[in-house]
Amino acid sequence: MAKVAVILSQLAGDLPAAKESLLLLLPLLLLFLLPLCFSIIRSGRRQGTKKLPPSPLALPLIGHAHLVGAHPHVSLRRLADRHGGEDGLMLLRLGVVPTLVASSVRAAQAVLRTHDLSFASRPQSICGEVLLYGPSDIAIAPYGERWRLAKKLATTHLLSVRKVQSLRAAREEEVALVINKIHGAAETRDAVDMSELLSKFTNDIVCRAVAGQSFRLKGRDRVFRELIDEALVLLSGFNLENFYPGLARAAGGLLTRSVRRKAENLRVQWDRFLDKLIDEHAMEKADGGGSDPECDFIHVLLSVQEEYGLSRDSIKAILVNMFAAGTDTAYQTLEFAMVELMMHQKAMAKLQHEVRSRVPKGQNNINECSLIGMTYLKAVIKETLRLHPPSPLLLPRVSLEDCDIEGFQVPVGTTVLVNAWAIGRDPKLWEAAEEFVPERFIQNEEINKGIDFRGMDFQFLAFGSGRRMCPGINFGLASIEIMLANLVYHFDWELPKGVDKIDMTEVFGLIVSRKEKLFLIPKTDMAPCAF
Ligand code: HEM
Repeated sequence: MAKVAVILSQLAGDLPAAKESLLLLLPLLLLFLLPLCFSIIRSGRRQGTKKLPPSPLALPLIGHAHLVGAHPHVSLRRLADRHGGEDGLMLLRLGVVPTLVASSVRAAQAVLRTHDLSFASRPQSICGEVLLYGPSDIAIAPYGERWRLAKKLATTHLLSVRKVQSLRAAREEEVALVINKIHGAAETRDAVDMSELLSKFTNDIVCRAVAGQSFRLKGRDRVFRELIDEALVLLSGFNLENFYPGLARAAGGLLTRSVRRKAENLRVQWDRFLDKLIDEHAMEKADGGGSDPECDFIHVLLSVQEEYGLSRDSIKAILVNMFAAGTDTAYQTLEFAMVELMMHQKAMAKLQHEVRSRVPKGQNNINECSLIGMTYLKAVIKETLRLHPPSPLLLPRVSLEDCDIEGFQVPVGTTVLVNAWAIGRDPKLWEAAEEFVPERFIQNEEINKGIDFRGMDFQFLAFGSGRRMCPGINFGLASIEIMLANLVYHFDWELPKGVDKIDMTEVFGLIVSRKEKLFLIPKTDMAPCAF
């Protein structure tokens, strides 16, 4: 019993309130879980001789949840190496939830291509239901017509190549602001908080595209940052409610009351924020402003609201998605790229040489035209995404029907995780798999088109693949490329005095981040930007 209490407290993660209520509720929890366990054993027997994917030994009640730890992508790779089959499939039970883990190219292809439709939905949770209005968003909405429509709207009116190109001036302006701020720090030889600068930059780009304004201008950026952070923590998935979804219904939701309350409180704050934004846009439209409905994404959504039968809640859900999915993915990629370049000074020098040699004399910044042909820049970004995919397990999927994968039975309702991080570092697929070697993506001085992250190569899945693949690739890459090119063009970089190593400890979540902020000292003899 004491051991179970310790394990359950680990499941509650770092949240002290969750730990407290868990330990208090332990006896009640056991009362509800025992019948559940018997029903799982009974259903196991009913499945009789059907072959399930291999599993490690499970504990009663807990299943394999205690094996997941603080860095699930890392521990799942270790487990798959030891207990998974040759085809890279492993079945775990996280609490009471059957969870299929795909850790090889073959397994990923089976899930994301061959059986894409069977796995096209997402597991549901209280936090998702509350924070994403149903959910009626794109990223965690169940598969169906509403999801298809929302994704089509975002893809067509915000994330298409044409739309992304039209945001070029906004990106160049935001880059200039960041670069000029760093020039200020370079004069005084101060260390720059790169984490803050880069996360604000990617956030400002998304806000300008979605809401037509940077939240910095109205002083809303801090509140907004906090809202995103809190939402990502609640939605991150590896928590008690996701391991025991039946608890959400048991005893009138008594055991999950605390997490529901947290999500509801946060949603009130999101509501306040989003309602204000939407009202401002509606007023602008009524006053005859915003006459071009394509001028930002909120105007687009308002202009098609009736035609597509979009409720205000659906609009809010889509907006939360864009803000949350678009900000930290690009920011973390930029930060990890700078970290890897700092740790690999030869790669930094090579990138600086490429970037600096391609800019015509007299031009004191890199604009988007200058990026064409910057092969090494693109290779650095690809290599960063291979080693540090921001969502290392993609977003979880759930099976909509019983299916047969590589000769194994996968029952309906099974959660599916694809360990893109493990596949990207598999020594059977990549030479010097753990090393940062951008050159691996270059062939005959051109970017190697053979291995790409656009969903066709299952050894490189930073953006996922199939129906639920990321629609924001072009949007994200455009911000990353222009920012990284300018950072290394304008400055030479040093670690702050007394720091000789960069701490790579990660914090797991929907988007993995580095635990420590990145501080760097910029040096330059160039003039500030003038876009
Ligand atoms: C470096 C940048 C980015 C990376 C690495 C990334 C990665 C991912 C991944 C791994 C998924 C899950 C795919 C799957 O389950 O197969 C995803 C989904 C998604 N991403 Fe991104 N993303 C990035 C940028 C963006 C941006 C800029 C946006 C929008 C502004 C965005 C919006 C979405 C949405 C809406 C989904 C859900 C798609 C669905 O469920 O149908 N992402 N992204």
